[in-house]
Amino acid sequence: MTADPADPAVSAAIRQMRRTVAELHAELVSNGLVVWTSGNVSARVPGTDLLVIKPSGVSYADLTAESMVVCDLTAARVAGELAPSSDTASHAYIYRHMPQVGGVVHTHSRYATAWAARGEPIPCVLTAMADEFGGDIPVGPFAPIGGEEIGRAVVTTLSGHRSSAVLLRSHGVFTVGAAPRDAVKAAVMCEDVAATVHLAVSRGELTPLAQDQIDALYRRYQTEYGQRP
Ligand SMILES: O=C(CO)[C@@H](O)[C@H](O)COP(=O)(O)O
Repeated sequence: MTADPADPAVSAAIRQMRRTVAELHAELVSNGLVVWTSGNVSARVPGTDLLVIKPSGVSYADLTAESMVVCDLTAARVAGELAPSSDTASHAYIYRHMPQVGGVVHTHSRYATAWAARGEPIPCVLTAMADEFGGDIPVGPFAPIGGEEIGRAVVTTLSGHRSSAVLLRSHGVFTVGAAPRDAVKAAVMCEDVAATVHLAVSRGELTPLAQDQIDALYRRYQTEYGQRP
């Protein structure tokens, strides 16, 4: 649906998402996933063809709800004073092609990006990986920054995959989630398992979990774990 930001319901939804996205950027910092101004979080404004994303190149300490930028799904800015993230067109591409996705995160978190630098998927050798990612964390191709090529690489790599994270070759991590907080969680978990598997592989060969073990772990975590109504 084409949303009118002047519509009171749309404007309330945008206000809420600006707050959420600003708060989630602080989570990238507190979880040690970003340095300086690298990385970004976006959220789809539910029920609209709009997204909220951080402004480009602004210090995390200076990010506020008001400084967040609202764009449509062609990446055109519709509200906000500052230029949007350089990855906006790629986030928009992901929202256009993955209707189930409500949030997207990009980081250069250290261990996961080391796997991306090697162009190696992270093998599923941990229950935490089976739980969250349902298998290996895949690697996508290198793509130039600034247009929608990164988004296309993310969508292509994740299609037919359970993983909510992709390592972009020689670049970093993109994660997706039903809600923006889910995408942030996936980015945190991705870095955690990337570090652990890095330590493990440095001591010798790894044995991946069997597919039936992965399937059972994934099903339990996705359908039973935690508090359920
Ligand atoms: O690596 C990239 C570009 O893909 C980004 O993470 C930048 O490092 C941050 O860009 P802005 O979101 O500030 O434009």
